[in-house]
Amino acid sequence: MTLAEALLHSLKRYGAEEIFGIPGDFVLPFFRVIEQSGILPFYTLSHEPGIGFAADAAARCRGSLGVAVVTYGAGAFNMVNSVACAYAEKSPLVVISGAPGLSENQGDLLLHHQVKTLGSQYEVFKEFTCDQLVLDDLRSAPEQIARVLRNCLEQSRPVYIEFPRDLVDAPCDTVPLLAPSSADPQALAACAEDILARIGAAQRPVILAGVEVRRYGLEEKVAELSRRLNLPVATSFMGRGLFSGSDCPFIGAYIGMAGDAAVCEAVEGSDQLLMLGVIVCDTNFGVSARRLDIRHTVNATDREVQVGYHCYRGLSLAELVDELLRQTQANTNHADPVKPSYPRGLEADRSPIVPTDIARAVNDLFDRHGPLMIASDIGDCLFTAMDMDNTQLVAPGYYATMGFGVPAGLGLQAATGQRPLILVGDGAFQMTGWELGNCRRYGWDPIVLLFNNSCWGMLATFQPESEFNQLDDWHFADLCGPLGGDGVRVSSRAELQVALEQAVATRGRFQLIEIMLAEDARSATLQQFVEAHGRRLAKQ
Ligand SMILES: Cc1ncc(Cc2csc(CCOP(=O)(O)OP(=O)(O)O)c2C)c(N)n1
Repeated sequence: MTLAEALLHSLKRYGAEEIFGIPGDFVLPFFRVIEQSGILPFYTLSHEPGIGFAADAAARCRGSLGVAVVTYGAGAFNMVNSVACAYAEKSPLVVISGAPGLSENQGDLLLHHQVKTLGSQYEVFKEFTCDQLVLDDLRSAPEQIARVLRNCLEQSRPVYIEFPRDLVDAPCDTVPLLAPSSADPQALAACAEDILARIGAAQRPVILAGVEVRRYGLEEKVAELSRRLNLPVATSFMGRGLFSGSDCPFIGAYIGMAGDAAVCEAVEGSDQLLMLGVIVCDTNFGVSARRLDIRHTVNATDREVQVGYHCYRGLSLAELVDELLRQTQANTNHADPVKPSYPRGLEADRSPIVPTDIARAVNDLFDRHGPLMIASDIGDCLFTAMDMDNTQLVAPGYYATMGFGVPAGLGLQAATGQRPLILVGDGAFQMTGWELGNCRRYGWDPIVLLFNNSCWGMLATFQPESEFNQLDDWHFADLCGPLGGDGVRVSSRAELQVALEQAVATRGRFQLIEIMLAEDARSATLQQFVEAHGRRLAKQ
């Protein structure tokens, strides 16, 4: 077996199911093996940021490895932002970059794509990957690849593999499948006992579930735990979309004072908050009315469990949840607290469209035709998604980079074969929306809701006096035909409803609905976010 084949087989054994990439001369030999071996299906897009976002979304929705393959220098550096997003949001992304051959880095000539030194790229990627490897030693390559892929999965963070192009066809042994790391069983048992004792003594315990619950495929187990302990479950802003198919006492997404008051009270008023896989960041807690009280908080993330002032290290979230289930009994009479309700019943008249109308129209559509997975960019489209039914959702809610939505939606369809709904603002669409031009080649047919307010609306909300936030009207719908899709511009609620039905009825071509938003229209959540943000600033 060659080194390239060993690497591809190991990616598949560790859970990867496809590759996204853009070739270049330093990675052409590896791409040849990818294409000819057929070990994993692979998809090319038009710009490396989209490659990273698509592979990240595939990883998130499947809870396993996403793979992005790029060329050295211009390709890899072009993808820095999307790898940083995957690191910040704990997505198990494998970045593979072609590189100059070992025989090429002896000369006295600078190589094209070289920046400072030939090792500069490796040094840069160390900053936002949890493990790295240069494939320059055939003897140790199998063990090193196994180590890096296991770290990618267990830490749920990106890893970086640099592949010298003259070693692609070198002979290599099979990469071993390493057993998962395991926690100290006594520490694990003590930690679970500590947590259960605190929950048993509490009056208002609640579970707050975050992204790691999805990354490690723990939704059903956490749902079972909530039933056994009779605990209400909220998700963090970033955890939105969790438990969409679960039977558990789910009460909604917690976004502090910007969200549902009952959920806010349940989380902030809890005398024992059990946080599972939550990133403690400003977008999850930025507009909290009250600060978390560490004495009454359990925080299990990043293979550590903070129980009040106790800290247990080396415990994965999966091991902790399993141990909590081992120490509890099934409970058939768990209460079903009031499930969150989402706006429905769009008045399909000639009124101009505000974001909440879009949420209503989508929820009505889901009632008629079934739910769709959602890939959302940042901006008010993501805040609007908070009012959509709790379906599976991928979005950069913490790292908050624009450009994620469209490529991520393509990654979802490549990874699952299911048609996604993509939410994107006009500003973010200008960045990566053109990746839709790749749908025809692969038969992808997402439904794209483009929130067109002809401005960088989020920025205009916080700094309305700045003219630079105003954008030109690009007439995006008119540009869809040559790209292989159908586009329609809508300005009234009635037109929106018709366009959605038409989009659902049309398969095999992407469907873009350019929604011309009413002047200064904002989602209810963004409005509350702005007001809550103002109240917090006033308190400081
Ligand atoms: C890659 C990157 N560059 C700049 C920025 C900074 C920013 C955050 S929000 C925003 C405006 C988004 O406009 P859009 O029309 O997409 O959506 P909406 O606000 O609802 O009108 C910008 C420029 C970020 N976050 N990422």
